[in-house]
Amino acid sequence: MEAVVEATDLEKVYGETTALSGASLSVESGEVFALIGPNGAGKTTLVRALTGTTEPDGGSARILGASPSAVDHDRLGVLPQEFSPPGRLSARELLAYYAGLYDDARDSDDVLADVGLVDAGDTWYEDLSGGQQRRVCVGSALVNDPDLLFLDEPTTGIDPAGRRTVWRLIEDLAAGGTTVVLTTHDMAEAERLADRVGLLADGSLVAQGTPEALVRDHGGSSRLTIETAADPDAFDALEYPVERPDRGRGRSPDGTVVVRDIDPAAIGTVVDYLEARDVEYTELSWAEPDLEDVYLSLADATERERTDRLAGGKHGGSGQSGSDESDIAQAGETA
Ligand SMILES: Nc1ncnc2c1ncn2[C@@H]1O[C@H](COP(=O)(O)OP(=O)(O)OP(=O)(O)O)[C@@H](O)[C@H]1O
Repeated sequence: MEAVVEATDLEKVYGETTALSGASLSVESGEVFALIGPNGAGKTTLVRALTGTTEPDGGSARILGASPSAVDHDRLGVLPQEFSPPGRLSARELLAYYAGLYDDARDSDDVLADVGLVDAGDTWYEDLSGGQQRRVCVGSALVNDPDLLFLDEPTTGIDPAGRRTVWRLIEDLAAGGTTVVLTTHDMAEAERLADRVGLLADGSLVAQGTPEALVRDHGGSSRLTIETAADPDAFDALEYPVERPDRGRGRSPDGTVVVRDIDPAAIGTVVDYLEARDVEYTELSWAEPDLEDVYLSLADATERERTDRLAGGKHGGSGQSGSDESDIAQAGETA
């Protein structure tokens, strides 16, 4: 299949901050590709480098067969993370304004319907709620019916029903052949929409793949979460791996204990164990690993590696990153 987005070893440095440190990805025609990663990982910078709004310091990028700065803008839609249209235009007027920038544009009322804002078409932008404003912004990226659409955090601030409207819209666009690259902090959004997900950490893509492959390779095992105020020692004799807030990887909120590698059929043995020891709990819930586990595992690994590296640099020695580095190397191989 034809690559519509191709980035090779992109680098971008702002003063002392390295925003991109060799980011590479390839997105094929008709794919939905979700970029996930911690705050400051470089997602927006990567979108900006791919859409010609920032010039990379190294590497190369091509979209729709052209350099990002020379691409045919009639074929490209971009929703930036920060976007502040004029406040004293109605939603409909704003969409008409952006539509006027293109030779061939869609009808503003159709776009309003797409983003679920038919009833708010006459409301000034500044009088719309934050989520409604974001939906107008999403609409503004659609007015030219683009072949390639970049959406930087499209659903941030949008309520659950509105988010589903935007999700369905993205699914419809993808079904119609539009290639979509989006960034998100919402793992359910990435899992639902994306054909492939790329995890960006510290300026490079440390893992790419379908959500299923990422979960299989990096999601770890199933988990039984126990809400309890009990002493963590109470779980010492349990025959399954246990993560505790004070001893484990620090992932669980206070008051929860996570039992790993447990089949749902074996939950009864844990209940028996707790009852035999008079361990009180308020809730038990079992879940398969998901994209959030992938995110936490790989982002944690990268964060620890960075902390070790900084500590190593500070003390003039090498960081003890051992297994974290191998985690990241494995993740890269998923690409
Ligand atoms: N114009 C700029 N000037 C200086 N530093 C910048 C600039 N743009 C980004 N950075 C820095 O580059 C790094 C990556 O930022 P970027 O916005 O790409 O991250 P992000 O992954 O999109 O984060 P978030 O999830 O918080 O939106 C950050 O450390 C940020 O402070």
